[in-house]
Amino acid sequence: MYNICVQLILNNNSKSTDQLYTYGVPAELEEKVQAGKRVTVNFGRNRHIIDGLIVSVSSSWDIPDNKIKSIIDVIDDMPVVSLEMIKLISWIRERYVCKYSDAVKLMIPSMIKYEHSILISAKEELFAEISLSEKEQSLFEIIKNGSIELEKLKKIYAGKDIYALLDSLKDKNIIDMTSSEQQSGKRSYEKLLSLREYKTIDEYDINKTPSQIKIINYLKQNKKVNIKKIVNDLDVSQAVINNLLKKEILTQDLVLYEEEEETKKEEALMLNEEQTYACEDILNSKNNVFLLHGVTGSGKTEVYMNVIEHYRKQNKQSIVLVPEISLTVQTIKRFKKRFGNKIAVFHSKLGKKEKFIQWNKVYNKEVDVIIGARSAIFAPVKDLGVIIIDEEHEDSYVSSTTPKYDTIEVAIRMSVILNAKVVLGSATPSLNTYSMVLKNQVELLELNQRAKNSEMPDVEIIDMSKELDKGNNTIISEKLYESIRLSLGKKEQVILFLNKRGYSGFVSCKKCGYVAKCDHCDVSMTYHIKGNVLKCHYCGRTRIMTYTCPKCGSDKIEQFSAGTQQVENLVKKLFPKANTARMDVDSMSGKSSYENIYNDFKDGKIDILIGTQMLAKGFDFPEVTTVGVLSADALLNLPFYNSSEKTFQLITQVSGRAGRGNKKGKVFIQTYEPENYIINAAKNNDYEMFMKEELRLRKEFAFPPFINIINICVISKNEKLAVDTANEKYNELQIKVKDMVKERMVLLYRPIPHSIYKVNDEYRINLFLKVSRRSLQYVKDIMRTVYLDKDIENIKISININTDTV
Ligand SMILES: Nc1ncnc2c1ncn2[C@@H]1O[C@H](COP(=O)(O)OP(=O)(O)OP(=O)(O)O)[C@@H](O)[C@H]1O
Ligand SMILES: [Zn+2]
Repeated sequence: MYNICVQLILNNNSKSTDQLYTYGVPAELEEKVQAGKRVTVNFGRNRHIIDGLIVSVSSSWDIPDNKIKSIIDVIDDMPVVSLEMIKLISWIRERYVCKYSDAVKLMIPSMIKYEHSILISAKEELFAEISLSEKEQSLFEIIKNGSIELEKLKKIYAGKDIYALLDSLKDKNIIDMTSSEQQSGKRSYEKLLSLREYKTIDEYDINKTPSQIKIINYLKQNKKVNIKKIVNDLDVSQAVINNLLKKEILTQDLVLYEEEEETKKEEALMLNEEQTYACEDILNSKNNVFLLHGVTGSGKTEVYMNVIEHYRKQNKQSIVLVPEISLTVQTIKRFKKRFGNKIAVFHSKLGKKEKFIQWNKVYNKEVDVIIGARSAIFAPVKDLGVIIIDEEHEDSYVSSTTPKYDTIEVAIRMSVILNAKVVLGSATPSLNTYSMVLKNQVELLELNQRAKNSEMPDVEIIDMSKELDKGNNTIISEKLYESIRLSLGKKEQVILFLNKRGYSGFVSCKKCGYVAKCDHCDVSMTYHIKGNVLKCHYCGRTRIMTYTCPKCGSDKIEQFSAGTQQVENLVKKLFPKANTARMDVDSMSGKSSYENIYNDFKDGKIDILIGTQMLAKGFDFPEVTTVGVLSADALLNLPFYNSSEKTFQLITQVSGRAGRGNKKGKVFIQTYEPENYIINAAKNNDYEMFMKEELRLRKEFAFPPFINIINICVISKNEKLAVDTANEKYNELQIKVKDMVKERMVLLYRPIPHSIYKVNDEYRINLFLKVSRRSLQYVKDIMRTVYLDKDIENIKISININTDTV
């Protein structure tokens, strides 16, 4: 009956359809089918129309022809997923124990996801001779005068099953079903706003709210601006703009999306000896995967750019991944200066359409360089030269949503499938990566000198318990204070780092111990001076701050510990003449406020910058001479098995911001544990000592990279259901891995409530396994049968391989 068949991954979220399906190809579509294109098919008892991705086309199959259904149509003119990426889809499904459809979602941007917009239309006039049932006739009446979208038809037939009906009409050759969406999304428009008339503010007939005035003044200066940019830059709501449009004060034009203007190109720097060696080795070595371990300020970025340049000349594309937080103008500018506009940028703030534009630029090979956060690794490159992962030790390279892939593992896999190079860069490589170096799976390249010949900074550990003896109970030690004073006197700059957000930690009652917690998440809320509210950092809900304890009624409610706002207030008191600014997630409402502070600091308008993790990455300011790590202990004591590693990395990175110009930098690490080996290794910039000691401990306590930790989380709004399901599954699992536990290949722990039990009204039960490397695949197969066998109503399952939290 069929000449060819296709194997499909269906775009369906159900666990029970997580397999490859075979469909027949009608003769008229034979030319069009190709692996990597999407098709529409009928599926299931209700014959729903859904789309699927072709993973292979074959001319022989072992299912009887009469059991094979036919595809309806081919959606794409060109494959949207390459053959190599189809291979990667299967690998991801195996490696991270997820569904095919989860992996496919990574590769196809939502804009081109097929939205079921199928058009149904009547064929010629030959219907007169065919007898129709009553039902068929009434449906035919609807469509005979023009086509209708399936979605609309479904609404008309509200709830009733129309698929069987459509099918029989199709069999009788009376209707056509085509997909209407093929072309959409290819052209893209942006909305530009401008003022209809220029008048003084008083002359406008409006209430003159601050937002309205802001918008008008802004447009007077900037003439025509993209609506999104206004919302972003001015922090105003779309509603205000709509209102001004309605009042005919603003007008809007729709124009085809245009490229930004050309940035002035800059020539490459002359590489120093270490950089030259690294570049040449990456290009000429027979190895494919490299760790570029370079001290802070050693010029890793120059190495990346040179390697990219090389592949560009061979007409190959390159992918550069950076942590989301450093995906800011300065990184992009640096690459633009070198590569002009042949760059596509992916970051999480892009809307669907913008993402689609970038995706197309890559797909059509209009760009040579793709810069983005982790998901940019799935950009549709044609000829891949190199994948660069900068700051490879960052947590953000592990996906926090299913599939919970590790970008480094994916990159290494891609280097095999696509025969491309991978360069992992860091001043503080993760132990995982370093253990691959020790096993000769990754080639090590080192940059031991700072690029501009500036020296590494002096680092001093300050014992904070001695400060109290001296009568100083602030969070700034005497020595740090003195160094800040000296730096300011020489018109140099200061960075103070604190690993916390908000004005203070939690809020509690000193009398009865009541702690203000979020009603929806099982975590304490944090006080924010702005708006005088308590805020939950998990779900974002806020509540007005209370001053009487809701439990005992006393007024001993207080905020504890220091946050960046408190430090800012203290610093302003200590150095009233200095310009002080703060940079953390809370003070940064939009991308633009981050850029403003960044630029002000760069231009020397800010003397002291206080902030959190945001400061640690990629800041390259030559005038910074004093850096203070205010509380190193706050990091060390986090409940993660790798918190030592994180502490070492952060201290080293923050310290690395000092003395990057021609002036010597000074760094002060404040701690109550001055003897701690992590803090001392960071002080001495001794990666090797840290690495050896930490690996020894990991081995002793059986933690990654020596063993795999698997975390399975059972999630439900129904607490009892979550607990019961977790226990049931645990019992099932226990039986299946019994022998492996006996042989000490697997350690299975009982299900326990997640350390944050409730988030957004969902209860979470965790289960951990430690699995030897050799048994990993076997255990994963078991997990799939136990946890991903079929959907359980109102239950979500999240699987994490080698997670950080224990
Ligand atoms: N060969 C070179 N000659 C002169 N200056 C250089 C050279 N290579 C890099 N630089 C400069 O040195 C500074 C540090 O370089 P870069 O930011 O690339 O270092 P990095 O290793 O990425 O640093 P970090 O990891 O600390 O962010 C930059 O200002 C850069 O322009
Ligand atoms: Zn909450």
